[in-house]
Amino acid sequence: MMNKTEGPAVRARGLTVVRGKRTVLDGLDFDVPRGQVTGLLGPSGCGKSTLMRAIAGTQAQVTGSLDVLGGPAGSASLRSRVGYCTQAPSVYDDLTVRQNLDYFAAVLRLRARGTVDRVLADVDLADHADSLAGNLSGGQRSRVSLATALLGAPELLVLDEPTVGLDPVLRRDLWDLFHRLARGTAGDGTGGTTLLISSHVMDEAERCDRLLLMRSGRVLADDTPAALHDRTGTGTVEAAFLRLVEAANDMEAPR
Ligand SMILES: Nc1ncnc2c1ncn2[C@@H]1O[C@H](COP(=O)(O)OP(=O)(O)OP(=O)(O)O)[C@@H](O)[C@H]1O
Repeated sequence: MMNKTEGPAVRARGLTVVRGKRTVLDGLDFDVPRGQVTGLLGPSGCGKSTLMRAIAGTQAQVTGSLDVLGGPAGSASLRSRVGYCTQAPSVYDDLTVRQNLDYFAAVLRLRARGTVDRVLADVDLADHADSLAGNLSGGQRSRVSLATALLGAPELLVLDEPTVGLDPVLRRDLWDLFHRLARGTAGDGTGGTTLLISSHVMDEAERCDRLLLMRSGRVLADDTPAALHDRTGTGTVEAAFLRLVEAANDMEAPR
């Protein structure tokens, strides 16, 4: 029997992923605590999307252990409990925003009307409900994609770069929504959601409760923003990250 409410939302031990001939994730150990916003940051190609795919259960060649909400990643029973948004928005261009959401709600066997209205309001798209998805801006399309992930009120939301291409006001509004979801004051209001959000915009890191900083398929740091500032004697996550990279390079340099 899966433990539904205790323990971390995600627990990785020795998590390794090989893609082609490359070891893309190399023996990762970390926990993602429940009910918080955890940021996954690191340079392009460091393995963020691969890690998110592994957690969502869509990545092949995963070894080590990876538990999600108390059960092995990818188990059938997790399908409705984990919401996953990929970098490329998955929306049907020839349907309206509402029709897209009605369709995904039907797939999830949800009672559509109230749920669809709730997620439309959450992502601030109520005014565009009847627009064809194909006529939306890139930022609006990614918010439709986010809305589909919110439909089932998942306990864990895995969002791959959800704020790319958004203007500063929308980015701020989305981060406010993420924190309301974590506090349990948005969504269906039934409790705090755990969010794992990737970004390579370092100023977004300051908005997270916790950070997983990655580099070359490894976890460089797993801490709160404040603890990272303290530990590295820096005032921003960006400066902390650079300090940690320098320290890692020094350790790896041939003597
Ligand atoms: N199909 C594949 N076969 C082999 N290697 C791959 C494949 N897909 C991705 N990779 C490699 O895996 C590594 C991690 O890719 P991943 O997409 O997880 O990085 P990322 O941190 O999400 O990057 P970005 O921020 O640019 O999206 C990269 O070095 C990439 O070249």
